[in-house]
Amino acid sequence: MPGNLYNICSNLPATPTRLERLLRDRELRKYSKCLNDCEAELPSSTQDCFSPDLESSTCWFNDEELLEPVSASRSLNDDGERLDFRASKQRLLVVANRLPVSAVRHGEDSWQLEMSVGGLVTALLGVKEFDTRWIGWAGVNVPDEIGQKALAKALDEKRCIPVFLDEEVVHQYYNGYCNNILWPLFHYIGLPQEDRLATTRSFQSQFDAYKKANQLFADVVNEHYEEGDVVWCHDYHLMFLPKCLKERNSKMKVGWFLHTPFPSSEIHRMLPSRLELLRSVLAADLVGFHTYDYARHFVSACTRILGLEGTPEGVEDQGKLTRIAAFPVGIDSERFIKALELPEVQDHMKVLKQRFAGRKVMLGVDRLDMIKGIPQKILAFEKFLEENPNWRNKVVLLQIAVPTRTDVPEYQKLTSQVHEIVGRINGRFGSLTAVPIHHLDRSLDFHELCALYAVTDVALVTSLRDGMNLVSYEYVACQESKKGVLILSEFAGAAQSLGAGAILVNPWNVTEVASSIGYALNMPADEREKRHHHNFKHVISHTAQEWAATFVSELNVTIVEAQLRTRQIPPPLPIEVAVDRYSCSNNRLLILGFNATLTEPVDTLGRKDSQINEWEPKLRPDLQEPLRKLCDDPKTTVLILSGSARNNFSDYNLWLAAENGMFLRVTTGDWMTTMPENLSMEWVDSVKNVFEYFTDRTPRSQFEVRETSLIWNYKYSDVEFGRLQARDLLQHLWTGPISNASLDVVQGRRSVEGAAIDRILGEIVHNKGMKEPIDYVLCIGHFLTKDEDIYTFFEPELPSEVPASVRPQVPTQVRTSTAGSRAALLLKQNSMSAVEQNKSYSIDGDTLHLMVTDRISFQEGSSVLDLQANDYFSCSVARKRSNSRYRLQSSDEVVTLLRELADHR
Ligand SMILES: O=P(O)(O)OC[C@H]1O[C@H](O[C@H]2O[C@H](CO)[C@@H](O)[C@H](O)[C@H]2O)[C@H](O)[C@@H](O)[C@@H]1O
Ligand SMILES: O=c1ccn([C@@H]2O[C@H](COP(=O)(O)OP(=O)(O)O)[C@@H](O)[C@H]2O)c(=O)[nH]1
Repeated sequence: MPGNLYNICSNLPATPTRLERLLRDRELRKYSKCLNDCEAELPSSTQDCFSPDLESSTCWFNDEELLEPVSASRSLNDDGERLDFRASKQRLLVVANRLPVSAVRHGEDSWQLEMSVGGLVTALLGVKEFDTRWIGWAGVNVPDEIGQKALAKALDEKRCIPVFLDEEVVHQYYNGYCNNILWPLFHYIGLPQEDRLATTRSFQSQFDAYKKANQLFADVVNEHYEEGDVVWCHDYHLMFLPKCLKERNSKMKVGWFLHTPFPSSEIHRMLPSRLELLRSVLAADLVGFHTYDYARHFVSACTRILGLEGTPEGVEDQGKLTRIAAFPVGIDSERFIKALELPEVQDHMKVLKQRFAGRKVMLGVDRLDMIKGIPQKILAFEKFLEENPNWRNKVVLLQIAVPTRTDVPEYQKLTSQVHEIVGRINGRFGSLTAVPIHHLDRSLDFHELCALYAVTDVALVTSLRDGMNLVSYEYVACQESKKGVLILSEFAGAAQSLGAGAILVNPWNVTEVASSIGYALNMPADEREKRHHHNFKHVISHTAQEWAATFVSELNVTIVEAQLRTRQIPPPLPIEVAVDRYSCSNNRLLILGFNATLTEPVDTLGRKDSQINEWEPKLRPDLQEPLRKLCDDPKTTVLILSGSARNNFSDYNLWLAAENGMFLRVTTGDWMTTMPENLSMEWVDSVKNVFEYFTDRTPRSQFEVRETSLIWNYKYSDVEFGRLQARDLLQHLWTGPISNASLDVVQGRRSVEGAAIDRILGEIVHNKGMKEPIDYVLCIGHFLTKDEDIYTFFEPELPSEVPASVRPQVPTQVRTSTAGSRAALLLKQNSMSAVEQNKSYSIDGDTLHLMVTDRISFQEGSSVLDLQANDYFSCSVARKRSNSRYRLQSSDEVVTLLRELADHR
């Protein structure tokens, strides 16, 4: 029999969990590293026969400036199993705005490549385990074809592929949208005023350029993509890229990683393009951040701004799960540690030691960016000198301020501001022979930088916000002999990993930073040793290699899981078969959901959901005729399940069930309740009181009293607050007012129909005076997962290995005889069954529905259902995952189906 229940079940015992897969992957990685390390010690002839491809693998960069990719290979098959992990490396396309080299033109077809500066480049250069190609912008405008060809060729030797962006796009996309809008916003600086932007550089035109640039990146990726490649998109420049890539090829493995903080959803919601950016990032399979806080903010933005469900796994939208997790970046620590032995570095160290002999040296290394808190750092240093005159000639601050994004006016202003402060302090505390601050407006080469890291006594990182801050890692890596002190801003991502060994400061608190400087300079050797040791251990174990391997491994596992989930996608409904069986049967029951099944599709994007909406869904006009024909067919009973269909069917001869199946009517008749009359309603007053209390205290929530139920609706309230209040409310009710009452608590976006199908069926059979058992059931709808019990209600017996959790919840008063593949329902009529209490609930919707649960039951012996397996068709509409046997894509297909049925009486 078709149906995904069976597939799920057969997979259950054998399918490893995500964690099991990841742990296995990690072990394989360790094993592979171990093999590599052993190989390094073997004679080269042995290596050749052991692993021929390692020798021939293309160098990414040489060890002088850049790095070599040498490692064992890794790849996964469709089930996430490791294939021969030594045979071929997994291809990785790294897509980032900036290439690791920036190009400088020397002639029509001659280019010089220089190392780019920034943490993203440092981190990604440490990634060596994959067969990597880097796609990005070379930081230069190349309008002519000759220049482009020559540059592409030069870059190809470094395994880099250029994306050519013209000057105008760079202005609007990079200087404008990326660095003047997203960058300050993500670092809590806020947005620029629109009227300060020229009209040609409005939010909208910059956003358009941003999308255009992202599309250009996507074009290059598509050109170079090979099946099975992992495509890893980086940073806020490319938030649109996952969507562009997936639209073209939904099978592409796409990950996206943000190197900056992701701010609180309160900040993100200021962005005019907030919805589009979130949606396109969610197109990726895996989304990564440096810290758990950033990941949490992102999930919260998706919940609050897009109204999506955030789960511990990630964010779910219409059955599509985007996995969200934290992957703290690291550095290639070995590269720094080894560099300290190089003669060039030793020479630099000697010079520096001589130059600053007799003084303690403090170090700052930052791009000259407002997020780095350089003015705050210098002002704190000034305060320290002010308050500690004895240190004035004994300490010097070396500040390396690498020029960056120099075309953006805010950065130009910052340069002048910093120069002014440095000049003032040097004038104030300097002498004829020495100044307290050495400020350099330029970058250093790798060897100079390593020497500086190694000889200085204190590193001062005062970022106002910083995604991670790799300078702090590099400093720790180079301090094994000196055990210098790291003063680190608590607003840098690195504070989460190096916080225990560093002195953490709030850079806005100049007094605190000044006193931390004093503490660091006076710190006894044993405390320095302990603090350093703690951080050093972290830096050498949490490397860039490990970061990338973990991300890619998790991406591979995410894809495998998505594939397993897609096996839960039911097959399309075989309309011909459904129609054929229909025409052969004598007493048919058609159960139809209303919303998104018989109505036009609703646009659910964004916040419309959180606003009061008077819009009443209407029956599709093209369904009127077929539905009327079906209703008028004496061999067919039509039942529509809906809370919102009241006004739609007054002149159709059908059954309408509303309010959780509590109310039912033939559309031409009055509402009847499926509840017995003599129910106890004593609980209502005390519960009303509780509901009123919570309504007062939950803005935008509403409370409604119905005949046999009370409804508290918080769908227009703040999502998270509403859920918390609902949890509190329920806890209070269970322990007090309803502890002894016979009630169902139902939580959901709409009234739940599934739970009441037995009652409804009984009522219809009785009311219609049905003589023949029902021998055909078609049940279609766009139901929430928790309401899908209705599909399984009619299923013939499931195999015994099916766990209880996926078995249909058959109500106790309904007896099913399940010989073979035939299901029969025997209902007792008009005798009261024992009162049941049903108190399970889950917080996953936005209404709380309290209702009485005494159930009607029917006379023993009247058989109302005689259903063969192949005369039952459960079918979800517009759902990617479902427990139904079949699916229809949209209500358009419902129209086709009902028309066909109507033509076959
Ligand atoms: O490419 P630029 O515009 O010149 O800027 C340089 C990079 O700055 C940012 O670096 C971030 O990434 C680091 C590594 O993950 C992280 O430690 C740091 O906190 C971030 O600021 C930016 O995110 C990169 O895209 C730039 O390339
Ligand atoms: O003269 C310099 C100064 C810094 N850096 C590098 O720039 C990176 C800065 O990364 P970080 O994560 O600290 O901040 P970002 O600049 O990416 O915001 C570090 O790897 C430094 O080694 C460099 O290559 N040359």
